[in-house]
Order: sequence, then structure tokens, then C-alpha cells
Amino acid sequence: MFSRLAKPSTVTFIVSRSFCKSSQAWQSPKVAVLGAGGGIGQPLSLLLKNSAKIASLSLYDIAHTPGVAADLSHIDTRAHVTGHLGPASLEACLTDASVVLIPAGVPRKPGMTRDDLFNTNAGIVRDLVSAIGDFCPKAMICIITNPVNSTVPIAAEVLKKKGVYDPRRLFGVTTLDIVRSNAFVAEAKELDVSKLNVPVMGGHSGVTIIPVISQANPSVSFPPEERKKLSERIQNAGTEVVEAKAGAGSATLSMAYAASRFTFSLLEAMAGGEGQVECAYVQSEETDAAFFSTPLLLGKNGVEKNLGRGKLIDYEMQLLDAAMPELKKNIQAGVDFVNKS
Ligand SMILES: NC(=O)c1ccc[n+]([C@@H]2O[C@H](COP(=O)([O-])OP(=O)(O)OC[C@H]3O[C@@H](n4cnc5c(N)ncnc54)[C@H](O)[C@@H]3O)[C@@H](O)[C@H]2O)c1
Ligand SMILES: O=C(O)C[C@H](O)C(=O)O
Repeated sequence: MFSRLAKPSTVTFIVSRSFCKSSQAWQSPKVAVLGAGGGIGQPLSLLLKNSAKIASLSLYDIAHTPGVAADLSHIDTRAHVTGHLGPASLEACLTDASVVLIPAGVPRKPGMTRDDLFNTNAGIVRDLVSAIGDFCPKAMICIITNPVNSTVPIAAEVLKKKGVYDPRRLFGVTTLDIVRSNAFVAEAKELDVSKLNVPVMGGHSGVTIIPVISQANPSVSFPPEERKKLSERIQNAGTEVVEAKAGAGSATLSMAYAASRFTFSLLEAMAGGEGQVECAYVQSEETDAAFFSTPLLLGKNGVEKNLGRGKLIDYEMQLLDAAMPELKKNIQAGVDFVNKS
């Protein structure tokens, strides 16, 4: 069945398949993607559609979602896909969502820092999170939009003002840093990447990205100069992609992969699966920055336990010291954006 509901200021496409309406399907989580028409949003939605864990996939953007939803709905997998276009359709998109992913906003061009995106993306995240606070306040919120160091504090402040902030349910998605460190370390050591885990802590920009190669599992060892080179490559990997794309945006495909990995771990934990550990940028008491990424044990209600930063070697302690002033400044900018504007 294919139906189109027109409203004065928006068009909502609802693409449905009758078998999805079985009671079993609707007991499973509804996942919403805000910014689903974009460079990350489209491949991310495809990866989510490919998962049997998801019964309902709700795609929102200010452009392209009718087409993206129609296209994805022809794939013969379980998820029921709906497309939502424009702010008036946010209520339908978000109602009953248990996980919301936000890749909405502008990406970098060569020569820009992630901070240069603040002026445009801060307001986008504020408004989308405000709608989440209204329509699905208990959802897990996973923020991809840069600058993540600031957009996550913005989200927290918006939710606090609405009286619905639960720090266990708000995540800055930094999984791409871990995916990259796994790929680069496995390549350097000729290891099976599928069995390697290299944590990355801190924030998600430049010096605030703290690769913790000393905690790689299985453990690996590098001469100090090689460790430094590899750590700097992980810190600058986003810029590597921005420069290679030469003005056509930033990482989209690897980011979609990373965000889907994080989403599947979260869904597994929400369904009662044990042992789901992912690094993410969350409210934290691990350092004197109010938000910090460390490995987290995920559970039914989001962060079940912060596993902490563990033991860092001297070089990683130096990275941590270098990260703190920038991270705290980025967090304060987010807090001020909501409270002083
Ligand atoms: N966390 C990470 O590791 C990571 C990695 C890569 C990119 N990013 C960030 O993700 C964001 C998106 O990147 P992209 O490459 O997909 O960009 P893009 O320009 O290709 O897509 C962004 C989408 O957001 C939509 N959008 C803009 N304003 C919106 C609004 N108010 N409501 C809903 N949708 C809106 C646009 O229409 C577009 O479809 C950027 O900020 C980028 O820096 C983060
Ligand atoms: O580098 C960027 O601007 C996008 C993203 O944060 C990344 O790490 O690839």
C-alpha cells in the first residue's frame, strides 16, 4: 500500500506493507533518522533497513525523504519505512520512537574545522532535540551532527529545560573514531580487524580525540614515534576524508557504517542483550569536562555503567592534558548557546 498525506505546509509520505502490521512487528523498536536525506542519512537508513532488529524506520529531513522512503520501502526486509518532510511532520516521525539518530546539518569543506559548523548546526540540533523532548522524551538520542563536542551539550540543555533530560539516554556518536583506529592499527600490524578493538576517548575533534592504543584488545606494541604517528592519523582522519572529497563533504559511508554499528549495539542492549560495550560521548565524571567519551556498558535504559578511562600510558596522558582546555571550551559554547541566546 502506498499513500500520500498532504498538509498545508508539508507532505508526509507513508509507505506501508501489510505484513508489517502484525502485532509481533510493532512490538519491536521504532528507529527515527533526522537528516535522512543527506550523505550520511541515506546509507545509514539503508543499513538500518537491512536489519531484522528494526520493525519501523522513520525518515525525516527538510528535503528528499519521500524519495528515499519510497526507494527503501521496496527492499524485502522487515522494517516498515515512513518518510516525513518538513517540521510539521516531526510529530508523526518521532511519536513512539525508541531510538533517534541525528545526522542533520552541514558538513565541513577543506580548510574548515568542525567548530566552523557551529553557527549553522547548533540551531538545527536545538530544534530537533526540542521536538524529541516533546514527542518521544524517553527515546535514546544519538547525535552525529558536528561539532559533536558542542551539539551534545546543546541537546542536554534543551532537554533539561523541558524537564526530560536523562543523561543515560543521550549519546554523541564517536564510533567512527574507533572504527578508524581499528582499521589503521589492524593494517599496521596485519591483524584480523574483526577481532581487534582499539578504544578512542575524549571528544570528537582534533586534539580532543584521544586514541588509547595501549588498551587495544588484543594488545599491540609500537615504538613511540610510530604510536605518535598513528595517533595523529586517527585524530586527523576526518580531515583526511574532507580533503580527499575536495569540497564534496566529509565522511558519509564510513560514518553510516559506524552509526549503524552503534545503533545495533544499543538495540541489542535495550532488548536485554548483555555485554554490549561501545565508546560514546556522554555526560561523565571521568574528568573535569562535563562530557567525555569512554567505553560504556549499554543496557535497557542506555548507559548502564561507565567503564571509565582505565590506565593511560604517559603519551596518552599528554593527549588527555592537551584535550581538556579545548573540550571544556566546546562544551561551554554549547551550554551558552542554549542558555544565553
Ligand atoms: N559524528 C561523526 O563522527 C560525524 C562523521 C561524519 C559527519 N558528521 C557530521 O554529520 C553531519 C551531516 O553530514 P552529511 O555528510 O550527511 O551532510 P549532508 O549535507 O550530506 O546531509 C545533511 C542533511 O541534513 C539535512 N538537514 C539540514 N537541516 C535540517 C533540519 N533542520 N532538519 C532536518 N534535516 C536537515 C539536509 O537537508 C541534508 O539532507 C555534519 O554536521 C557532519 O559534520 C559527523
Ligand atoms: O571530519 C568531519 O568533519 C566529519 C567527521 O567528524 C569525521 O570525523 O569524519
